[in-house]
Amino acid sequence: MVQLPLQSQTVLSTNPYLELNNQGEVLYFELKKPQHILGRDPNVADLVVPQHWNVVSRCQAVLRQDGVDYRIYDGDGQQPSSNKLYVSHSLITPTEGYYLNHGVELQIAQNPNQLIQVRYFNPSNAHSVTTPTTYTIPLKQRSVLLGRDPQANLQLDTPTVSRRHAIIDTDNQGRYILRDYSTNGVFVNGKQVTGSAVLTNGAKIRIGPYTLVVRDDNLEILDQGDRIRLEAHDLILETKGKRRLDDLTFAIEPGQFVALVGGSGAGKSTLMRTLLGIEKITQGTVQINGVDLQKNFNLYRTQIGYVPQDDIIHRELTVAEVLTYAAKLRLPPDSNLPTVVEQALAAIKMTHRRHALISDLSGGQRKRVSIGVELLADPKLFFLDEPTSGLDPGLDKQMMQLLKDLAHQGGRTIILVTHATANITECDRIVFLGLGGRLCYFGTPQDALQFFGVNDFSDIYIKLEQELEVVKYALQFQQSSYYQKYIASQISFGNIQSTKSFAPTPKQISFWQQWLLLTQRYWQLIVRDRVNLGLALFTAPIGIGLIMLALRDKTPFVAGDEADSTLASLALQVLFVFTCAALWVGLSSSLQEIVKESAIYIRERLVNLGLLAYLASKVTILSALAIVQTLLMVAIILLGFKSPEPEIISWPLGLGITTFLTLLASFSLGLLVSTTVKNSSQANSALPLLLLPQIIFSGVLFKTEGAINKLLSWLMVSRWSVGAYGTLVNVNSLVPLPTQLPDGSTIPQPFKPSAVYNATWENLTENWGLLLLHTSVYLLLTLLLQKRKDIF
Ligand SMILES: Nc1ncnc2c1ncn2[C@@H]1O[C@H](COP(=O)(O)OP(=O)(O)OP(=O)(O)O)[C@@H](O)[C@H]1O
Repeated sequence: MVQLPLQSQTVLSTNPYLELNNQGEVLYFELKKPQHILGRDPNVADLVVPQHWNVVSRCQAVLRQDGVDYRIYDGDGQQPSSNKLYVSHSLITPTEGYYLNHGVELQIAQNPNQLIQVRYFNPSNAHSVTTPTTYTIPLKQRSVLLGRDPQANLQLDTPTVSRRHAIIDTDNQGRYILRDYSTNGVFVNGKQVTGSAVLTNGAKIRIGPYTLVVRDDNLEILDQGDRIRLEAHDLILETKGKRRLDDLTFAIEPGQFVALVGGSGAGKSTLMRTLLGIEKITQGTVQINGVDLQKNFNLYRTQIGYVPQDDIIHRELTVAEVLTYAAKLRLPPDSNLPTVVEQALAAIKMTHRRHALISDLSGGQRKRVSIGVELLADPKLFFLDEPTSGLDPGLDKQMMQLLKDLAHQGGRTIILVTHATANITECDRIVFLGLGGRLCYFGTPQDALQFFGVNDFSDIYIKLEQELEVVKYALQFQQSSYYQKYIASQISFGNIQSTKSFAPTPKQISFWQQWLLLTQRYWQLIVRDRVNLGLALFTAPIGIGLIMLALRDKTPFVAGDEADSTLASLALQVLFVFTCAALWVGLSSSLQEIVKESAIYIRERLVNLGLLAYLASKVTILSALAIVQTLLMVAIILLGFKSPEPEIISWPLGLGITTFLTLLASFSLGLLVSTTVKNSSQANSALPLLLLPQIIFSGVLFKTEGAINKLLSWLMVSRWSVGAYGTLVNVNSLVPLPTQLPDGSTIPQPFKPSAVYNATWENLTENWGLLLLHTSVYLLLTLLLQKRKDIF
C-alpha cells in the first residue's frame, strides 16, 4: 500500500468541493446546498458535466449534507446509475450511500480506460482525512524508479513486483521512456513492453496489480489492484448443443467470501473455470474491476490464485520446500523468499509443521499447503475447487473459517465450489446452480433458506433434483425481490468497452533459471523416493545377473575351440535380454513422470511455467539416471561375460553407448505415453502393452518378413538396440563354418547370418542414429502433446 500525504489540487474555497477527473480533463464543483445532484442532464442536475462525458448518467449521484460533510448516493437515490459509483471497487448503492471524508476518492465506472475519478475535499474538516488512494509523483527531468524497493520513487509493495521493476527517464526530445527490468513484465495500454516504451499523455501502465496513468508530467496510481470486484454478464456456455451455463449474471464485491453450490453436474466447476478465465464461453463477459478478463488474461494471470480439486504439491517434499520452490518459480528472483514463505506458513497456520513431509500430512493440512502455495503471490482474487472435500466436519469448519478470515482480513475476494453445506453460513453470498447451469439463487445464505422455504440447506438440493423444478425456481428467482436486491441493483449496465486483446506472452524467469529450479526439484523428488530409485537402478543388473546364473560357464560372445552351431542364437538371446532390460527400466522410470504431477503442471503452467524448461528438466534427470543405469549394466556385463574381440570399437565403450541410447529412447517413449494417459493407473497398464510389440518385432524371436512386419520393426526401439549390440559382438562371426556331409550337402544352421548384424561402422552408426531418431521424435511429440494441453 502506498501511503503518502495528500497532494491536494487547487482549493477553491473553504466549502467542500468535488474534483472530477475524466481521463485527464478536470472539473471542480463547489458544494454549498443541503442537496446536490451530479449528472449530465441540466434539467435534473445542478452539478452538470459536459455532454461528451457520457460515462456519467443523466442523473449520476445525489449528495446530501450529513453534518459538516456529505453522503453520496448512486443514481437518483432510488434507481442506480448505468455505470455505477464505486469506492475502491466496492459498489455504492442508491439507498445506503457512502459517507464522504476529506480526501476520499470514488470512481464512476470501473474500466481504467473509461472511469472518472471523483475526489471529495472539505478544507474546513481536513483533520478527518482518510488515506488517499491516489498518489502522484512528478516525472519531469528525473529518473523515476518503480518497484518493491523501499528506495524506489514509487514503491509498489507486492510480491509479484520486482525490486527494481521499471525506470522512467526523459529522453532528449522531452519524451518519457519506460524501461522494463522486471520478471513479471510491464504492460502499457494493454501491450506488454519489450525492453522499453514511450509513454504518451494518458498512457495506462500495468505493473502487477497496480494501474498507473501518465497525466501531464505526473505519474499517478489509478488503482492499487488490492480490491477486486468481479461481474459476470449474461454468461452462456454451450458444448455440442448442450447448455452448461445458462445466462448467468451477478456481481461479487471486493472482500466477499462466495460459495458456488448445487447438485452434482449442475455446472459449479464450469462456472468457476469461467470466472477464472480458463474456460472459453459462448457468450457474455467476466469483468474484473471493469476489465474483460478473457481478453486480458495475461494482465491478471499472476494476480489470481487457484486451488484445483487435486493437490498441487509434491508429496515427497516438506511443507517449507514446497513453498520455497513455488516462490522461486512464481516470484521475482529478488524477492525476500524466507519472509514470503514465513508469511504464507503463518496465513495457513502451518508454521509448526514446516519440516513435515507432505505425505505425512492429513488431507486438510495438504489442502492448506496448496492454499499456501497460492498465497505466496498474495492474490486478491482467489478460487478454490472443493477445498473441503474429504474433510471431517471439524476440519470443514476450520477450513471455512480460515477462508473467511483470508477474505475479510486480507481484503481478498474468495470464490469456492463446495458440496458441504454445514458451514455455508460463513459465506457472504451463495450462488445456487441447478441442472443445465441455471441460476436458481444468488444472495446471502440466510435469505436462500427463505427463498426456497426450507430450514436446512440440504432440502434445497432435494427441491432442485428435477429439471422442471430447476426451471421453476430459476424463473421464480428472476422475478423475486432477492434478484432485485442482490443482482439487478448491483450490476453495471453501462456501455463497457472491452480493452484490446493481445497475444498471451507472459514473461517468466529465464529458461535457464526455471530449468535449474525444476531440475533441482525433480532431483529431490527422485532421491526422496528411495524404493523406486533402487528399483530403477538395480532391476537391470539383477536381471542380467540371473542370466549369468542360467548360463553358468558358457561364453555366449566368444566362440570356443569347438564349433558350436547354437552359439550365435544364444548370443543374440543374451543381447536381447540386455535390450529388454534397458527398455523395461527406461519405460518404468518415465511412464509416471508427467501424468503423476499433471495437476501441478497445469497450475504452474497457468502462472508462468515454461514448457521447454519443464521437459528439459525431465530429460536432464532421466539422462543422469540413464548414465548411472548404463554404468551399472556395463559393469555387471563386463564382470559376468567374457568380452568379445573388438571389431569396430572397444566392447565396453560400444556396450555403454548402445545401452545409454536404448535407455534414452525408452524413457522418451515413456514420457510420450505419460503425456497422453489420463492417470497413473493407465500409465501402469500401458507398460506391458508397450513392451509386447518391442519383443515381438525386435527381429530376434521371429523373422520380420513382409512389408508390414518390416515397417513395424523399424518403429521398435528394440530392433535398433539389439541390432547395435549384435553388430558390436559380430553375431554373424559366431556361426561356425557349415559341416559338409559325405554327399556334399551341408547341415542346416540354426542361425542364418543377417545383414542387420554386419560388423561395420555404417551398420553400427545406423542403429545408433535410429535410436537417436526415435528419441527425438518421441520428445518432439511429447512437447507438442503437452503444448496442446495449454488453455491459451
Ligand atoms: N469438457 C466438457 N465438455 C462437455 N461437457 C462437459 C465438460 N466438462 C463438464 N461437462 C458437463 O457439464 C456439466 C457441468 O459439469 P461440472 O463439472 O461443471 O459440474 P459440477 O456442478 O461441478 O459437478 P460436480 O459437483 O459433480 O463436480 C455436466 O453435465 C458435465 O457432464
